[in-house]
This record gives sequence, structure tokens and C-alpha cells, in this order.
Amino acid sequence: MPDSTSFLIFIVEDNAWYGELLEYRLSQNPDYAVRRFTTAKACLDNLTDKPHLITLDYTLPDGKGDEVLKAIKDKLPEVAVIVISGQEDVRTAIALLRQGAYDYLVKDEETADRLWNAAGNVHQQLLLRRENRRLRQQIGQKYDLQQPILGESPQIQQLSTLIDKAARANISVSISGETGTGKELVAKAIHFRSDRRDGPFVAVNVAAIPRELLESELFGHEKGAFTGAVSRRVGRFEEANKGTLFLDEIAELDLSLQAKLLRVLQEREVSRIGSNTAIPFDARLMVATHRNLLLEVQEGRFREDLYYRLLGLPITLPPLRERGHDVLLLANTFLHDFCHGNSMVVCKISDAAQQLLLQYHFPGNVRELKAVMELAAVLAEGDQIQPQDLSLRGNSQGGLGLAETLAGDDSLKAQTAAIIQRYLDAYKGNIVQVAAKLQIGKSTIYRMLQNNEIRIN
Ligand SMILES: Nc1ncnc2c1ncn2[C@@H]1O[C@H](COP(=O)(O)OP(=O)(O)OP(=O)(O)O)[C@@H](O)[C@H]1O
Repeated sequence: MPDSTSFLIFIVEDNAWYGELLEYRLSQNPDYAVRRFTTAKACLDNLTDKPHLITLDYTLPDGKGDEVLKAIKDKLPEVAVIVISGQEDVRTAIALLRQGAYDYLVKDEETADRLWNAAGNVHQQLLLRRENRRLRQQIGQKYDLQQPILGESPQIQQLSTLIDKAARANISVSISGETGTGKELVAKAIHFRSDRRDGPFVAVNVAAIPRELLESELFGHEKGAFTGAVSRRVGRFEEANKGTLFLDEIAELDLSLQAKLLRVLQEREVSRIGSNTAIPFDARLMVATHRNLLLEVQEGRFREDLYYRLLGLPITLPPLRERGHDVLLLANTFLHDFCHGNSMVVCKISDAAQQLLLQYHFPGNVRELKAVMELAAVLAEGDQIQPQDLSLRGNSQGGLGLAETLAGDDSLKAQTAAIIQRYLDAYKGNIVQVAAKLQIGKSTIYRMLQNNEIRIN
């Protein structure tokens, strides 16, 4: 039996000398395991070993190529079969290819080389498929947890039931909720629990892509469709084939693209910019927004007909501040994951810090909580997280005041300087400690001091 990394080839050829020649050539690749059979029956009897490639002589003593090909494909549809024939016959070649043969080669002095190339291609495709499967499994494991949406509050329990219902039906899903409440996480959970889990999950943040690029991002374009279209581009709608397309911040889609999206959904086809060819659209659509989409409709910014098409199963995510003690459950999980990932000792959250977390309004919701807890793990002295380690907006006690620093409109450079300055103050100018805490080089701090971007107070 082939293992998961090998590439098993069957050569089916009644001419012993020719079979040996092909075997000799193909065996030159150390990744290939080659076995030779002189009859169709012997080949068919051994298909349980699941070869990846079969080279099939068209005229065997116990069967003609087309019959044997059919028998092979009936038993093992995914195997690549290359038919090798003594004479060229275009009609037979076409018929065999239609029947599912991978290639058709005529015996001449170049056959062994052409077979070598074809086998190389089949092998490459197999490696890509394996890699693809591995990555999918990895992603699947990451998101396909029984309880991917952490929380014990009634709101989150209800949400879990809705996710299961959404996963079972092939209905559109519209998710709303404040920023950072887990809209994308919910969309992924539905995808990975649904029948489409083996297909791709393609996420597009409509608000993050400039209008002039968005159309081609979504629908793709043909080479030369517009200035700058130097090569063909497959759009995200096509990429999501057999999977899920998640359009985040859907309310930001402008009216002309809303019209185009509506057409795609009505006709279930897309065409690339610059092409008249319609490509079937077979993906489940999920959309998300932090806005009230109905209000957008009432104010004329969002098409009503599109709204009803997209609404499907509406899911509203509650803000974190309304999830009661889930805040602490999430805080502990984030702390635990971060400390484990960074080989740090996991600290506890002191009672006072817990109270602060429970009272805080979390405008950035779960995303903010995660960032706050990770930073707290870095800042904590000893084995407990104290209120001063929590960088919450308006927390006068501490967190080095980073929340305010980061909420400003300053450039990245200015924000970096502000963060380092806060740490320098907190560590009383100890550059070695600050560099270690922030995991930056001491030279960065010295350079910034030299440029007067920061100072020792
Ligand atoms: N209930 C939850 N359990 C565990 N992790 C969560 C939960 N909710 C959100 N998260 C985490 O919080 C972060 C933000 O979630 P996500 O990106 O899904 O939010 P969003 O609502 O889509 O945000 P935005 O509106 O900015 O697009 C992610 O790291 C996500 O894994």
C-alpha cells in the first residue's frame, strides 16, 4: 500500500521489453513506486492498492483500452490514466480523453520522455492536493471546535444554536454587531460546520478595499480589460466556488456595486470585467456589518431589494458588555493562550482587576479584551494581574495609559514613541528592562533617545 507521501504507478503493458523500458525510465525518480502488469485483469485486481497513475497499453490480450479504462475509472475514479497506443488515431484519442483519460500517447522513440513529463505533472498535482488538504485540515481544526464561540451567557448559548441551524441550511446569513464582537468568527464557524466545509472560506472586507479596485477584486477581470490589467485575474466570487463568500462591512458597498451584486445573486452567475462569459456562482454568501442595515435602506444608502436578498438568516451579536461573566471566561482564555504561546507562566487575574473588567464598557469588544489581556500578561509583575496592568480607556489606575495613546490619530511612528516613552517612565529609565518587555532591540531605544523622539525623565 502506498503511504501518504509516495506516488504509486502501475504500468500495464503486455510487451515485456517495452514495459521494462517504461519502468526503467519512471523508476529514475526516487519518489515513484512502479509496478508492472501484463494483463488488464492483473491491473484491475490490484486497484485496491490505489495507484495514483496508470499507463495503459491500448491493446492488451484481455481487453481493449476503452473498456479497461472504463473498468478502472469505475473502481478508482480519481486515478490518472495515460493510454499508450501503437498507432495514432485522433478519434480514439478524443473518445478516450472524453472518457476521463489523463493523456493519450503514441508509441515512438519519444514516448518514454513524454510519459516522464506527464507523470511529473500528475505527481505535482497530487502534491498540491495533499498540501491543500493539509492546510484545510489545519484551518478546520482551528475553527471547527465544538465551541468555537466562547461564552456561557444565555446570549452566546442561543447564538450557538443559531450557528448550528445556519450550518444545516444553505441559506444566506447576515451578521450584525459592533466591531470586534466576533462576526467573522461566527461566519467561519458556520462554514466549518456546514456541508461546504471542504470548500474555501473567502473573506473580503469591503471597507478595506478602494472603490476602484473593489469591482475587480470581487468579480475578476480579463487581461487588458482596463489600464493596468496586465494579466487575467480570478475574482473572489469565483475563488469561493463550492465554499463560502463572506462579505464584511457590506453596508460600505456603493450603489453601483450593489446593483452588480444583486444581478449576480439573481442569476447565480458572474462575469469578469471585460468578458461576456458567464461563470456559474456556486458559493454560500454571508455578509456582516456593524451598521443598522435597515436604517441604511431607509436613508437610501442601501438597496431595499438587495437587503431582502442578503438578509437570509439574521444573526445579531451582543456587545461584550452585555455578556456578563463571559468577560472573565474570555479574559482567562486569552491570557492562558498567550502565555502558553510565549512560554510564559500563566498569571491569575486579581479580584480588583476582575471587577474592573466586569465594569468596563469595551467599545472594541472581544478584540479589545484580547489585546488588553495580552498586554497585561506582559506588564504584570509577579503572578497576578492587577488593575494597573489593564490598559482600559479611562482606567486612571494604569495600563500605562496605552488605551488613550492608541486611541489617538497619531502616526505609527509617533504611537511607537509614545508606547516606549510610557514604558521608560514606568521602568524608571531602565532601557534593558524596557527592551526585554517590548521585545525590541536596545539600539532602537538608544536611536530614538538620540533623535529626541523619547527621553529619560
Ligand atoms: N466568543 C468568542 N470566543 C473566542 N474568541 C472570540 C469570540 N468573539 C470574538 N473572538 C475573537 O475576537 C477577535 C475579533 O473577532 P472578529 O474578527 O470575528 O470580529 P468582527 O466582529 O468580525 O470584527 P470587525 O467588525 O472589526 O470586522 C478575533 O480574534 C476572534 O477570534
